[in-house]
Amino acid sequence: MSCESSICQVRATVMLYDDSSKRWVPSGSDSPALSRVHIYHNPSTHTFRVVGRKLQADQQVVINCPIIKGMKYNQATPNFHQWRDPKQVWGLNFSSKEDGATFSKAMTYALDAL
Ligand SMILES: CC(=O)N[C@@H](Cc1ccccc1Cl)C(=O)N1CCC[C@]12C=C[C@@H]1CC[C@@H](C(=O)N[C@@H]3C(=O)N4[C@@H](C=C[C@H]3C)CC[C@H]4C(=O)O)N1C2=O
Repeated sequence: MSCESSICQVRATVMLYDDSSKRWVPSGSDSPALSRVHIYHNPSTHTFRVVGRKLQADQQVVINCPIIKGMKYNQATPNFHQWRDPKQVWGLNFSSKEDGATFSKAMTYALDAL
């Protein structure tokens, strides 16, 4: 990734809301597993995105989602935050409230900077 810098990294289970079954499903293959989730800033394009990779060996990318100006970020609980992108709803189930607070600060920073 060209000159992108990470402005935060937390641990969370990345989930997607399945509208048909009305259930949250873990993003990526296998069972819900913790991922390391970053917010990357690209200063040359002045963009931010959420990127998450599984902590386990395969480091599967389970989220790669641009942060869109005006996006509504919903902190449903201290450990579970969610937002809509054009196609789907993302949910982050943080490993701790502190990680949730860290991520929320960085997301708020990004949304304010766009
Ligand atoms: C206007 C709008 O878009 N509103 C969205 C929310 C929103 C508002 C504003 C801006 C953006 C967005 Cl995204 C909405 O309400 N959405 C988005 C899709 C899903 C949902 C719709 C209905 C269900 C009812 C229950 C609730 C839910 O999922 N709660 C969680 C939950 O049931 N779980 C997750 C954890 C904790 C809980 C908090 C972990 C796994 C599971 C579980 O605990 O087992 N819902 C939603 O959040």
